[in-house]
Amino acid sequence: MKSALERFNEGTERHLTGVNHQRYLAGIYCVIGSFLCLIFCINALIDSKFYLAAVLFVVSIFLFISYLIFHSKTHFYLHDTVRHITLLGLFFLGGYLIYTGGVNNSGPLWVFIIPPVALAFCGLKIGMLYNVTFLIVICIFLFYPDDVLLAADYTYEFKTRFIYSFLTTLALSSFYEAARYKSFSQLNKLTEKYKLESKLDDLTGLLNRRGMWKKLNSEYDLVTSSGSTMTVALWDIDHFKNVNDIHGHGVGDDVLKHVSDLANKIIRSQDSVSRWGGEEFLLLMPETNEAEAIDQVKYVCSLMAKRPFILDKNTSITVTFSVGICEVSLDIDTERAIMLSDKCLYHAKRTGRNKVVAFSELNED
Ligand SMILES: Nc1nc2c(ncn2[C@@H]2O[C@H](COP(=O)(O)OP(=O)(O)OP(=O)(O)O)[C@@H](O)[C@H]2O)c(=O)[nH]1
Repeated sequence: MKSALERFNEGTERHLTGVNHQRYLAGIYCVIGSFLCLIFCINALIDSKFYLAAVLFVVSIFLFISYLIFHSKTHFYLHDTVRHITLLGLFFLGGYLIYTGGVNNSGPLWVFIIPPVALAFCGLKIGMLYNVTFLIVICIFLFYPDDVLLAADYTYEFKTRFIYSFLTTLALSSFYEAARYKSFSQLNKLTEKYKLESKLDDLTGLLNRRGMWKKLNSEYDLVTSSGSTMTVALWDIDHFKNVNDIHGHGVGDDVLKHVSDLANKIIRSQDSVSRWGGEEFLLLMPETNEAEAIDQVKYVCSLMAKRPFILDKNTSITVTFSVGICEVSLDIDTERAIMLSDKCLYHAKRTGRNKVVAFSELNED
């Protein structure tokens, strides 16, 4: 049996994910990086370091294009690729600065921004993988015998301290990213939990009106876009006041819970049931026309009748239902269909209760 939550989750909500968050951060880093690279490009030009200026200019433009793509809703399919290419560009720039030394050998200082950026772009695991690979590559560059892989001149002390500092930055950034990710996930879970709970009925755990309206609207979109059918049924327990009057309100609540659990078990997997009001329920049957809905509702009613609520050894409470049914169509939207189901339900009550009345039958009367 699917819970009301699971039924609700099916196709109604897109959640904020860690990946979205990474894209958001990547966008911010890209615009900052682009601006900084442009400033250093101008500096390099003033110092007549044309190669460096050209590299910085290309990286600046590239970062800006990446930023635009991260913010574009139409190019979202490129986000992942751009995230990785941007990071590789940053590694290339870092490697280039170590190789050449940048301005007066200050280039390696910029490499310290790489660990937090890689972790923010790709998360802990992939970010670490990138960082460790980068670390191995720069170690090879820095410590290859006779400095044949370097254009700049660094002392041995500088190289070792540079690697220690890089490792420290990497460790601290990783701890920070792990803590940030944990808090972010917890916050996300809580937000989802509260969002879903606001759509559920406290007593029965079924969808409440708000939750059902979301479902109804998304199903109605299918009716209008693909011409599929759907039918709604409004159920009301007969003489429920008697249950409360005879056994007390607490038992009344238990009966409502019993009926809700049963309904949730019995209905088909594509259907959704909600508590629409006090002792009133709304059943949504997608891809079902009125005739099929009548059969389905009668089947559910017959099963319900066989499963009374057992109060104690000597007392069981059997409830019956009056049901109004109406098919939703391009002519009858959801709101009107519910109103017409209510009319049918009223007719069922007036004409003896414990019966199913469909809108087409009502018209024939
Ligand atoms: N225990 C309990 N009773 C509820 C709840 N919500 C509504 N009710 C009761 O449901 C009863 C509805 O009574 P009526 O509207 O007169 O309807 P009925 O007795 O079911 O009679 P018909 O609908 O005409 O067959 C009232 O006694 C309400 O107090 C609830 O959450 N718990």
